[in-house]
Amino acid sequence: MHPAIVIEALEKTFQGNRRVLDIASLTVMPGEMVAIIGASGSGKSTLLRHLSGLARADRGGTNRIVVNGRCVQQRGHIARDVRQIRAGIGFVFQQFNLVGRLPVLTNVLAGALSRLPLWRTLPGWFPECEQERAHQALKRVGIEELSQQRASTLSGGQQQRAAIARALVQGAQVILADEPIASLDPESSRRVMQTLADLNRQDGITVLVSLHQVDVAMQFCRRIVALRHGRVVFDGAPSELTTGVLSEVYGSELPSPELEPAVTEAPLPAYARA
Ligand SMILES: Nc1ncnc2c1ncn2[C@@H]1O[C@H](COP(=O)(O)OP(=O)(O)OP(=O)(O)O)[C@@H](O)[C@H]1O
Repeated sequence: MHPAIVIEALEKTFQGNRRVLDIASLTVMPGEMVAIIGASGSGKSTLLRHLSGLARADRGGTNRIVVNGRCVQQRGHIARDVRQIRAGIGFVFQQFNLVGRLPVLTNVLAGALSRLPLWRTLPGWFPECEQERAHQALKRVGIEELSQQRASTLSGGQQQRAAIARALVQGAQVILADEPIASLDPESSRRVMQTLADLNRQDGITVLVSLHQVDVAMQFCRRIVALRHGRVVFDGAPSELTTGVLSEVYGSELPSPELEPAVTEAPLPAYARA
């Protein structure tokens, strides 16, 4: 079994010689659900963009990223067949999730594009089996009744679940979710995280999710990777996340009050000890 994600000597420097990623090595095995945590600006989104080949690492050096056994980029060059590689990667990114003016169903069907010839992808021309698959995916994430609604009319949480349904239709083996619950209320957040967790446990889909909320990361992910200034400063189980570790991760940027349950040396909640 090859790893789902391999990162080797990844460095990213933006203008002004500011290095925002410096990861010696990171491997994620198939079926893992991993949270990426870290203060604002620690490099979480930049890392996910590199994994999907949307951003290019520094030239020279190793800078190698392999997803689903295929090289996305190395030495600062994105793979020529990156579009094919992306077919195996589902994205739940806040910024460019859905086409707002199109119905939810069409957005979800877009997950099938990579395996269909162009003429079959014109509006309404999706084969029946793909339509059925899209309906099943919407049912799975609990928003089937919204299939004909314009995506722009959905709530934030519903949009995230539609993006997850699209990843399902796509047949993604890896889902990258960039702060999928950033602007959601607690109940919508829980549903989105539970949906990701269900796909992870039931379908074996590897999930890498960046989160601001440490307590949510501890509740849903068995492995947590923490970044500080683009470096991995913690990689372990929720039960190992102590006050000391968290103060190293967040430095002077004190976690918000809702993180308090995790910021303690006292016995951790049951879910964190699992
Ligand atoms: N295109 C860019 N040009 C220059 N600097 C950038 C660019 N994109 C990101 N950065 C910088 O890289 C650093 C990491 O940003 P990134 O968005 O990855 O952090 P983050 O951990 O996802 O933060 P947040 O939690 O606030 O979303 C930041 O200092 C940011 O200003």
